[in-house]
Amino acid sequence: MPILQFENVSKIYNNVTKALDNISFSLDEGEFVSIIGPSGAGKSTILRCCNRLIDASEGNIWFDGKEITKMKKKELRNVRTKTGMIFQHYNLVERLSVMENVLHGRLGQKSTFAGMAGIYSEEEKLQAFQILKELDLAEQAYKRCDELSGGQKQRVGIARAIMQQPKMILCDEPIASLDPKSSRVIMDHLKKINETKNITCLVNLHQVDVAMKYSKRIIGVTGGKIVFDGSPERLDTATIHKIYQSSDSELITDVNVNMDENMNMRAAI
Ligand SMILES: Nc1ncnc2c1ncn2[C@@H]1O[C@H](COP(=O)(O)OP(=O)(O)OP(=O)(O)O)[C@@H](O)[C@H]1O
Repeated sequence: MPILQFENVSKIYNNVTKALDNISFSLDEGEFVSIIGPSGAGKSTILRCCNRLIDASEGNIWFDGKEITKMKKKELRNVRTKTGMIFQHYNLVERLSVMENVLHGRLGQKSTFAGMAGIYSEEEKLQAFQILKELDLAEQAYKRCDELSGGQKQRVGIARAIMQQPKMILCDEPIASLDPKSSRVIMDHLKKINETKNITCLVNLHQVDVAMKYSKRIIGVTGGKIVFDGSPERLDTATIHKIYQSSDSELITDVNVNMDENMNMRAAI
């Protein structure tokens, strides 16, 4: 059974902009899939439809065997606790400590009172610390988030998502604000989490070479349509040009290129 399924999904913003045009795909549990495509292709819209941060205009979406497109608030809250999200700009509470931000991953499972009062069990605190250790952030646990580097902040974002005990993590441009070295650290952590915890990862990326290095499957989106869905080996130059609607020679197509040298190069937009 797929963990996520889109069936004929379209999204029209403000009755004007067709961001998604009748897309269908499904993810199996434990997959690591990247979505690539030019700016405005609809990548973020796909991710946000997965947990209904955005409502699809047409079509059906299933998560973990349940149709989410028709769910009421309470059921939807349950879906959101099972889908962690990682953002380009981290979305942390900067004035709070690393530990507090990670514990926020549990808010969806708490009563409003316990959440507002910041009441967490010893077990939850130990779990949060263990996750921080796995992400090499133990030494930063009691620092304020505004004291951290971008790469460290993104690792806190990942830790918060794992604290939710999700079945799937949605990553919206997780490395777009990071330097090549920090980008590699983040992608390595995501891959490890995917492999060791069997958490399905759906990752929006601008960098074609990163998508090719880390994913077993890539979905190429352009103009709100899926124009490629397959393994990195099948993603040839012609297909990349089709996805990016470009004949630009700057497109990164060589899988064997050194990632450090190329990660900050963007596919042509
Ligand atoms: N809240 C919104 N209201 C109106 N139009 C929107 C909204 N969000 C996105 N769009 C439009 O929908 C289309 C798809 O946007 P989306 O953000 O999903 O693309 P993207 O591939 O993630 O782009 P980028 O790589 O630049 O983040 C674009 O034309 C965008 O301008």
